[in-house]
Amino acid sequence: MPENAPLLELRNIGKRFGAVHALRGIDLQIISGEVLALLGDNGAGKSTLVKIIAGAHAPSSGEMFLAGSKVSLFDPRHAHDLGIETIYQDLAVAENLDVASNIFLGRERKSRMLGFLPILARREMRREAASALEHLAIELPLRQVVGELSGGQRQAVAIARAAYWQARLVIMDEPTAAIGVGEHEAILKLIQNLARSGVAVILVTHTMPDVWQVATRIVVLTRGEKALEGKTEELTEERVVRAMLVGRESDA
Ligand SMILES: Nc1ncnc2c1ncn2[C@@H]1O[C@H](COP(=O)(O)OP(=O)(O)OP(=O)(O)O)[C@@H](O)[C@H]1O
Repeated sequence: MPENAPLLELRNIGKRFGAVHALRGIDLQIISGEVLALLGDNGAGKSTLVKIIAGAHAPSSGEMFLAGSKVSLFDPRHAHDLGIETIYQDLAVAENLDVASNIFLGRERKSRMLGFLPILARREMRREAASALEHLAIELPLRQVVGELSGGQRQAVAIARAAYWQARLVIMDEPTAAIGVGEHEAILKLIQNLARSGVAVILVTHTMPDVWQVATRIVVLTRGEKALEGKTEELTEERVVRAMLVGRESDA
């Protein structure tokens, strides 16, 4: 990777849905180890931008560079293979499987074949899952089925899975929206631990205190355009909310 190249760079990204201009002229750099809060009112374009980064939508215009190389991420599988992981609110966890199996979901280890039947290396997967959880200071019962876990614990499983499979960029969509107060802090801590381990995190949220607690940088989208961008310590909540409502400061 060229020295100092951002992990991901978007240049002049635009997206149209027929007559709707969902995004225009988005320039954005994402750096390893940062937590970037992506803010905007309903319909501002956050989901569209995240889906472009995750390969779920093709942009109508613009270019993307991953670690300095131009990429076309027009397929979620491809984005995933390049280390871009999205954790949506309705998590893709398998409720009937235990925590360890979920960390290996779709990428199970096989120890040997019994005729045509692969035998899963359960003990090995459990051991590695335990070390992945420990690495991020997550405490979870490995043998418990995920369907019995709380919302926050499921988020933790998804985060551990992303970290174990060496995601370089993790996009989280409203991670604290559907969880209890008690788990809220734990998830924020986990996001910070993930970033400290060198992963870039994009946090899509409407929860202002979360932004000030964990985000290192803030980007505000307003009506499909980037209205404000800056380090969290250099911005105030008032400026951010104003940008969400009225757009760029020069336009106000
Ligand atoms: N698949 C689609 N087809 C047509 N229009 C779309 C589609 N997806 C999004 N849009 C439009 O693009 C604009 C941006 O929507 P987007 O969902 O990205 O906003 P958002 O900031 O994520 O909003 P929210 O916070 O409500 O999720 C909106 O005007 C929306 O109606």
